[in-house]
Amino acid sequence: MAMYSRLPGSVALITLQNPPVNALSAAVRQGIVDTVQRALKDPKVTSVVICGQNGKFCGGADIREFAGPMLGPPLVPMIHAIEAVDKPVAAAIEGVALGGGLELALGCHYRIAHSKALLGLPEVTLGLLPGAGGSQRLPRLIGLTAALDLITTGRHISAAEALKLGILDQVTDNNVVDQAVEFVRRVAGQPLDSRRLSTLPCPCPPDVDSLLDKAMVKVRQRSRGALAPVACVQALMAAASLPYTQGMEKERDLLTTLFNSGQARALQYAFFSQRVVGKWSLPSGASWDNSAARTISKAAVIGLGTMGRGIVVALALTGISVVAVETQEKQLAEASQAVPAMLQREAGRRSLATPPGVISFSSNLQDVSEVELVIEAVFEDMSLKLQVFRHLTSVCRPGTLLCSNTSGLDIDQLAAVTQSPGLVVGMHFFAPAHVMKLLEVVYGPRSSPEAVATAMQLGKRMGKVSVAVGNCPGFVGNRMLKPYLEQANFLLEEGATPQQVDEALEEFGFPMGVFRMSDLSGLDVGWRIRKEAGLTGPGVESTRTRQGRRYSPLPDQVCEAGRLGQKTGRGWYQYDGPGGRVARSDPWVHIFLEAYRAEHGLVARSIAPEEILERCLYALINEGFNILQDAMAAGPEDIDAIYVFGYGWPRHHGGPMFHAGQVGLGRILERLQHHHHNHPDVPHLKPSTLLRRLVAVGSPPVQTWREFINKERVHSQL
Ligand SMILES: CCC/C=C/C(=O)SCCNC(=O)CCNC(=O)[C@H](O)C(C)(C)COP(=O)([O-])OP(=O)([O-])OC[C@H]1O[C@@H](n2cnc3c(N)ncnc32)[C@H](O)[C@@H]1OP(=O)([O-])[O-]
Repeated sequence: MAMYSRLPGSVALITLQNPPVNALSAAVRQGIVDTVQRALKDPKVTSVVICGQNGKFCGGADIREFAGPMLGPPLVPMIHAIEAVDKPVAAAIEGVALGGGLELALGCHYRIAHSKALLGLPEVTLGLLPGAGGSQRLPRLIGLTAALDLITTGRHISAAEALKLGILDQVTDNNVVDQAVEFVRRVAGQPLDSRRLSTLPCPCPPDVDSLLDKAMVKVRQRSRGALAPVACVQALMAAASLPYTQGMEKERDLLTTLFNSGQARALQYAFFSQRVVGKWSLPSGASWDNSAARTISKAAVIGLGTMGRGIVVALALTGISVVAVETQEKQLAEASQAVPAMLQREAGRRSLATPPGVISFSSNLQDVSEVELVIEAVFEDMSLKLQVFRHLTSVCRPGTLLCSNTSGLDIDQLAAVTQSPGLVVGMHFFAPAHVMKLLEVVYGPRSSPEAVATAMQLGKRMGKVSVAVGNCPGFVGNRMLKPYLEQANFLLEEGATPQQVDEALEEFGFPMGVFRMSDLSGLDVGWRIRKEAGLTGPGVESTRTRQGRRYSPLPDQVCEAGRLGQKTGRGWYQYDGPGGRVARSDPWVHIFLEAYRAEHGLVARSIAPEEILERCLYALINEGFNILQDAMAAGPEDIDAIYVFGYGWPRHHGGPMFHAGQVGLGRILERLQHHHHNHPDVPHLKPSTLLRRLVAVGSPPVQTWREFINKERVHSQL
């Protein structure tokens, strides 16, 4: 809806009304068309101001409407009609002007914003382009170079930056509607031709072709396989070379292609999943809307290795006072140098003048006695963690929340050694903890709703996407990673090279294939876990079947050869030296693989990229279904958010569970059955019961699985 009012002094005020962000739904578009007509027809009106209700100008097109048929007046002619009005029209921007919201403002003759407003054309992040004229008007206003940056990244910019770029005519700290009204009164009667952006030429640098070529290379590298960034560059090529009308035709054609692509659906799903996971619920019935969170102002972090340091910085950036504890003097000395520098850097990156939180360093665990929440981040060793939790429960005041940054150990076992097991949860950060967006909040059977709510809210304050997950080995993310890594190793045994496996996964869109990723994280991490699980180490027989299932000793043998990844300069690849970043194929690995296959009587075969993808991804997806079946994640959106924000799953594929739906559940089931038939000693390839049940009921859309699972559980089908 849009409300029309006549202000004293012949200004018409049009207020967009569609809470919470005044998205341009069919009703809002109809409202704008009607009210603009009314202002045009009213001879007493000499100028118009468009604003949004409740402190938000407009969050863009209504994304929820994209799934259905197009109803109501389309955006493009609506904005053209505003631009063509012969009375000055100003956008009064408060809160946000994003996507179609900014495109609407670009159709106005003037733009006035509050200093705290955010502006941007984030359509690319939803698999689209600014298809309401934005791809043609913005470059005409601010030049091709700046428009390329804004449109291909979709980043939100401050009012100050928008003013500098020339998007805004005025920025104010006062009431923006009042300022806009004053502004249009002042300019009423002045010629409007030069304010109609569609009539202007597009300012381009002399080397425009090279600029566009470079932009194309950059977007292809940044998000491999993603269609929208490429289409954005193509639309800007049109803006640079064609008259406006033809540019608009190109924009429309590109938008139609994107709209019909699975990628746009995947990215829009990813947008909503990110919001769905914030509305968490536990099998106990506790949920985000019935569980109170505590507000934390003082916290402690125990253990200042890589993870601990990142967590300290993440907490301090939210303004929380942090006691950072490390009992090893050398590590403490290093951390007390490194952490303030990290904090300064990150504060700078986030444009914060000064880091808000206060950090004190200590080697004494007694110093955590006054905090409200502790995050333990010591070495991933259960006996050490138990020791820390025993100590914490005796040192901390009653009611302190005790959290562990374990990446997969049993939270309940930790809770059991404390006086208040209800106040124990996992907070699984991802390295580097102050940068990575994902936080798994792990609830054990005894974790209280208050503890879960507090950890979830704290994650949100730190700018994380927090996902509540159940307590099982590896939780959600690492539990699914296991079958994925396992398949990658089996593929090497069967004839693939690390490069072939990585290239197939990178072609799919992962920023790094599994072997490059393992080299980066360090191969010894998994080696230690396998030793603890009794799968390898002294006294374990060197066979390819262990604990009753197929096992590949390949990664153990690579570690035994002293190749631990980037940190040793050698792993699945070779690097320029310890800490080197550029992975190069290593003849050693090829000779080693050949010798290994010969020793075990394996004949190498040529493996197609399709098989690599199926084996790795479908095994991972299958585990996702098992996790849903076991109620360790509340819904597919939770798993997908974890994979998109923590594991580099290409966002334009939505997430593993969404991708399964797009491929077709029947197809996934059939291929898993096929691979399990060929590898009956690999239990991870055995299709999950939930997957079978979903196929049996006709493969319903991913958005309905949560409800289906709950019903199946009630009827004991799972
Ligand atoms: C046609 C081609 C041309 C045009 C294309 C476009 O414009 S594409 C669009 C380009 N625009 C964008 O990409 C902007 C997308 N939006 C945002 O980035 C953020 O929502 C925000 C910065 C506007 C506000 O952040 P915040 O942290 O204050 O709040 P929050 O994020 O929690 O959202 C609150 C609620 O509003 C909902 N909702 C939000 N926007 C839309 C929408 N456009 N539509 C529908 N719904 C929307 C959101 O789902 C949530 O609903 P819930 O869960 O309560 O039922």
